[in-house]
Amino acid sequence: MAPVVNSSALTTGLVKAASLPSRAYVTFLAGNGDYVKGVVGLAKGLRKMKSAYPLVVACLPDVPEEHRAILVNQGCIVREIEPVYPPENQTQFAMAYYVINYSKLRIWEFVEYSKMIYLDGDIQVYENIDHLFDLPDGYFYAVMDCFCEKTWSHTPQYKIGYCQQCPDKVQWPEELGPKPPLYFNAGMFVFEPSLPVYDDLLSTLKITPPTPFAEQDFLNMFFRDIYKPIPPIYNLVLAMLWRHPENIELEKVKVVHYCAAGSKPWRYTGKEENMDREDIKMLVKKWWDIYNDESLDYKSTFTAATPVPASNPVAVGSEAEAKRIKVRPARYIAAPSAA
Ligand SMILES: O=c1ccn([C@@H]2O[C@H](COP(=O)(O)OP(=O)(O)O)[C@@H](O)[C@H]2O)c(=O)[nH]1
Ligand SMILES: OC[C@H]1O[C@H](O[C@@H]2[C@@H](O)[C@H](O)[C@@H](O)[C@H](O)[C@@H]2O)[C@H](O)[C@@H](O)[C@H]1O
Ligand SMILES: [Mn+2]
Repeated sequence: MAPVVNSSALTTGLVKAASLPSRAYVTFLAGNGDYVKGVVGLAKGLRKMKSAYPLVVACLPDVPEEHRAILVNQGCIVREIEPVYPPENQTQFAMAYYVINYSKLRIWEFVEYSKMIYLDGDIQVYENIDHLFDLPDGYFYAVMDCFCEKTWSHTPQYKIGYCQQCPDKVQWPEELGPKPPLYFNAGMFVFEPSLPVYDDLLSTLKITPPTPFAEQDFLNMFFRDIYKPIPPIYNLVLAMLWRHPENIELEKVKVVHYCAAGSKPWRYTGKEENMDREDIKMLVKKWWDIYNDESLDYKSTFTAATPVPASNPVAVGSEAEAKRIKVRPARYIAAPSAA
């Protein structure tokens, strides 16, 4: 049966949708491995928290069709991006795979959205954070990182025991020059897509020698003058629980970043250092409870038998969506036709 479509409502809906400040969450997916579980968990977590905005997934070409279909079936908007590589280098990245993380920079090209919140695939939201979209434009918002894990052992901060999370504990010695500027964790940030900024990012990258924390270091350098710290409740870098417990009230945390070694819930064994902590076990279980909750699976309301509501005129991830937002050519996986 052909869908019953109320054309004037559809037009109104399109006009309304076109005039609203378009906002979305965005994450990044690379490879054919198990990070797709992280993105599925994130999509379900945003749905559980009744977020008003979709989740865009910027996928590298090596993400298999099966994984893309899983994400579309979870209501995500799948956008294929081309990889971004840093200039030729001999850099030892803190983690060898960090070299692919420069591809995150492609999300500045998503200019059909006026404001986006980037979330790593190993992040989960446990409260609604839509209000962050209302932060004043013109700044780059993110949570300050911690320098105390051994992933930082290459830095002078680590060597002298200095961390921005407790700047008075070990004073920054004058002989090392100016104190490092505030440094954010690039697993979560609020930003405004912009083609001029995107072009500037890519041209600046071409002349910037890579460093151990890859695109995170690069973004910190690039946005240094407009970076505004937001509270750690918006991106709990797990190491804070044992490095700076005095800065964390776990019951108030809204976003958890499973970035500590051994903490990825879908790979969790509990064997790595700190992974046998009760708070870690509780947070990993919280992640699985959402991932396994079938009531949080996306239920496409746009089946053939259902009229397309004016409030959301096009199905997520559909060809019509691609036409509506007239973006640079992108690979859209058509939303599955109603069975
Ligand atoms: O094989 C990989 C590695 C990384 N990522 C993406 O890149 C992000 C950054 O990597 P990761 O979170 O592992 O870095 P960490 O925050 O743990 O240092 C991940 O969250 C994923 O969104 C991915 O999709 N596949
Ligand atoms: O590619 C560089 C990566 O850098 C960051 O990783 C974390 C992680 O390595 C932790 O283990 C460290 O303790 C932490 O400080 C460090 O920031 C971001 O979370 C990730 O999205 C990505 O930008
Ligand atoms: Mn991460």
